Amino acid sequence: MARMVVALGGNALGETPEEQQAAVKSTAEKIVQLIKKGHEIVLAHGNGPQVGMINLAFESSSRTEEDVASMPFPECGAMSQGYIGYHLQNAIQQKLREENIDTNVASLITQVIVDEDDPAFDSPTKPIGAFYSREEADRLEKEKGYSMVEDSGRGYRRVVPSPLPVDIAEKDMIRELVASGKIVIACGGGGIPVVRKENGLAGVPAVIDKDHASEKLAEELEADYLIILTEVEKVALNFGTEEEKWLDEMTTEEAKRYADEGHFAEGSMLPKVKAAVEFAESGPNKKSLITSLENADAALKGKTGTQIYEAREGEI
Ligand SMILES: Nc1ncnc2c1ncn2[C@@H]1O[C@H](COP(=O)(O)OP(=O)(O)O)[C@@H](O)[C@H]1O
Ligand SMILES: NC(=O)OP(=O)(O)O
Repeated sequence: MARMVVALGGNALGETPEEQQAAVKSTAEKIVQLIKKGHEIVLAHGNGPQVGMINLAFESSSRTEEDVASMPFPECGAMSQGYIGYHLQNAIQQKLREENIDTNVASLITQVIVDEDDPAFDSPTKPIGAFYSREEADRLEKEKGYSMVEDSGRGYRRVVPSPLPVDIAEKDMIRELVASGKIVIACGGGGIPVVRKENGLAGVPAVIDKDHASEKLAEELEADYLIILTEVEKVALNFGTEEEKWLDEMTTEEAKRYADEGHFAEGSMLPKVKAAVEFAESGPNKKSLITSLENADAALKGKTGTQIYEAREGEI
């Protein structure tokens, strides 16, 4: 039995409420397979498409062009945790019931503390919301003042600041729930970004990367594995080119070298690899795994996925 923090990517959730409700059913099946094997599972999830959609929905509801209704990003993040947690916890609870597994699922509204001087506030990198064409992106930059970037060959997206997680405000509560055998969904969308002030926590306009937040969570919970589930079965070198090479494994040193060589796209694969490296280096026998939801079980048996660890056996 192992303790695993599983970070669910966009394809585990879909993009619209209908897609999400359908997607979380197969997500729940895969997660409950792991629980059935006796693993302790803590789930985190992304919110890139959803937080962008929520923010845009408020803007679109403006009564006049002068009176633009805006919803601050911490509140959008909190709404995305509620909306995604609602679907995920129901789907997992239902599957647990079908499998006669006697435990409960809780989604915890989680605040993640960031450093208000994090340089990330001055250079947005986190893609959110829908994908746009080049022409639409140019128009949005001009009309709304958004920062837009090309996202891994899939189109243009709005980017917002994404400071690194420093601490998890509700970590003790998460630990207690895990210790009592509950399935916990926490740090959704990377957590609601907050800074410490004299009179408590205050939200800041950002979207934290869920892979980095999951890494922090995995360290706090002394997990054995950080499992990052995304659209691709493995991490590639020269991704999307004729020289593309899919990797079964990498040591943290190799991963850092590949990252320096520019193999992993900013805002998509780079944060996953960085989080995987950080976790693998956080203590003895810590392993990270990047793969797709469909392949999670096979990857845990070493049959696929990209494993990231500090050193190959006998190397230390
Ligand atoms: N080197 C790489 N290897 C594999 N995928 C990569 C690489 N660089 C960029 N990608 C892209 O990153 C995507 C995963 O990032 P993203 O979609 O942002 O993740 P999430 O599943 O968390 O929403 C992959 O589906 C792929 O399109
Ligand atoms: N917050 C976050 O990292 O979301 P995605 O994984 O959807 O990009």
